[in-house]
Amino acid sequence: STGSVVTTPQQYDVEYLTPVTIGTPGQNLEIDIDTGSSDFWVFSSETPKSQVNGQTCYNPKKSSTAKKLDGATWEIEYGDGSSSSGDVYLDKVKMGGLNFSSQAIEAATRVSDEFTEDTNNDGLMGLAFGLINQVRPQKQKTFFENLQPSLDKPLFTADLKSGAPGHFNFGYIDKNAYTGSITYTPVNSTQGFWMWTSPGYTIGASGKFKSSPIQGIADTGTTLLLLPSSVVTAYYKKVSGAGYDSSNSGYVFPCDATLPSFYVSVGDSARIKIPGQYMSYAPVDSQGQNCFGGMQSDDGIGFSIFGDVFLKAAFVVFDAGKERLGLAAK
Ligand SMILES: CN(C)c1ccc(C(=O)NN)cc1
Repeated sequence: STGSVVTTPQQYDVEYLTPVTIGTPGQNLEIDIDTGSSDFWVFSSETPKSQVNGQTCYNPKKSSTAKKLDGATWEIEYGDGSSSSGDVYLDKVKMGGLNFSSQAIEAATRVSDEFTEDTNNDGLMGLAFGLINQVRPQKQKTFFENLQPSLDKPLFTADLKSGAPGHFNFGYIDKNAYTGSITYTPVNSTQGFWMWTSPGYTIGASGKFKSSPIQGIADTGTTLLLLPSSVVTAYYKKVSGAGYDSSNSGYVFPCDATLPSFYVSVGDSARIKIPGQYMSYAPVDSQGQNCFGGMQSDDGIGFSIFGDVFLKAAFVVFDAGKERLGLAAK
């Protein structure tokens, strides 16, 4: 089997939302597909009303195919400090023409304010490795892991776009979705992430390559590109008026500044170009005078995060069969 589903950016490409149908009759939710985590959790009829602010809630009591996974609970905390927790049902899930009849659906009984305030986001579908699924006493498989044996190829691809809908495809590689060739690089999944190491980077079209290994995760659920502070400092040195703004906890610069492109090396001889425009995330003031950088420090995380600012510049193959990541220009 193969599948393909559209994914639509929210304002400033802060996140990408994807339609998913759960239960019988189908309940349609807009889900944040997240390659940086491994839990499929949703706002639900069990989420306190005070924590629901416009989201669509999955109601297992209205699904004839829902079965409670007795005794199972979950709780998760994300890198930005947001969190959620709840209990678990097994139910049918349809996405992009693909179906799985007994997917673990983690129903939220609590969500943190960051999720309550994210009004269009009805839940997250983790597509990292099941090793880090947070359901206890027995961890559950991701939607992709459940489908993998039935897919034509044991892989999925992400084609996120800047300010336009893109696609997640499952089981096949769309040759029309990228230019040139795909460069593959090994993934180390021992921490449960799509973790890989870039050999280095280049700042600007006429910059010199810097040989400096960067170990990080391919994470569709993180908005920005989070890199070692040495790289971040070097980049913003090339942006006039840029500086670290403690009130916004990151590098900020005048929105009319010229931003250099940033090249992330892949394998022995390839690189992904992030256009300068992608390196400006959003205004920090209502006048739109100063803008928050799309590249920020990975301090405190323990690894870098190749988030949407990077991923939307590439066609990305998440190849579980060969534990590798494929990257191509587009
Ligand atoms: C609050 N929201 C919508 C989040 C969504 C995703 C994440 C995340 O770290 N994914 N890898 C954190 C927070």
